Amino acid sequence: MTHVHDSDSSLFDHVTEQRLRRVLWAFYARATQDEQLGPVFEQIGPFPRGGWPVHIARLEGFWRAVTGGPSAYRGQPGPAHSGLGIGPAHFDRWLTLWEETLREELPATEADVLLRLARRMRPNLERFARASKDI
Ligand code: HEM
Repeated sequence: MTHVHDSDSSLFDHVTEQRLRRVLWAFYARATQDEQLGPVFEQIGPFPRGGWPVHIARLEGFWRAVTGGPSAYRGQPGPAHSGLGIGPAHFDRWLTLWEETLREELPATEADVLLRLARRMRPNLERFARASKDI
């Protein structure tokens, strides 16, 4: 997993576990209510119940790893996006909601870095999204 800081303090230290968690719950509250993105997340169950606590915990592990925090995340984000029937418009919307949430929940510097990280992941995830489920 790529880390963004080489210094003693990681981005995770700045964001903090508590705020990262708040960002994730706030983001998926929006995403699941969104006209365009909501239907794609229905497989996880009714937010914030169903599979959501487990899914958010996985995502927290992912973002902890990406921001240089302690993490046991061993998932594969790419394949998770194959076969969902999503395309560029979904990614545009996802990133818009991500930015809105980050701006509300975090100081500008941390919000900027988390936005930049997600934007950088997009091309790879979008490539998987174009592939069918069994590739
Ligand atoms: C740059 C943008 C995105 C990032 C950084 C991102 C990140 C992630 C991560 C880390 C996971 C967990 C993978 C795992 O289980 O280990 C995931 C799963 C998932 N993402 Fe995304 N995602 C993005 C865009 C999208 C978009 C546009 C959609 C469409 C609504 C979407 C829908 C989903 C769904 C439905 C899952 C669960 C898949 C499953 O468990 O079967 N994601 N995403």
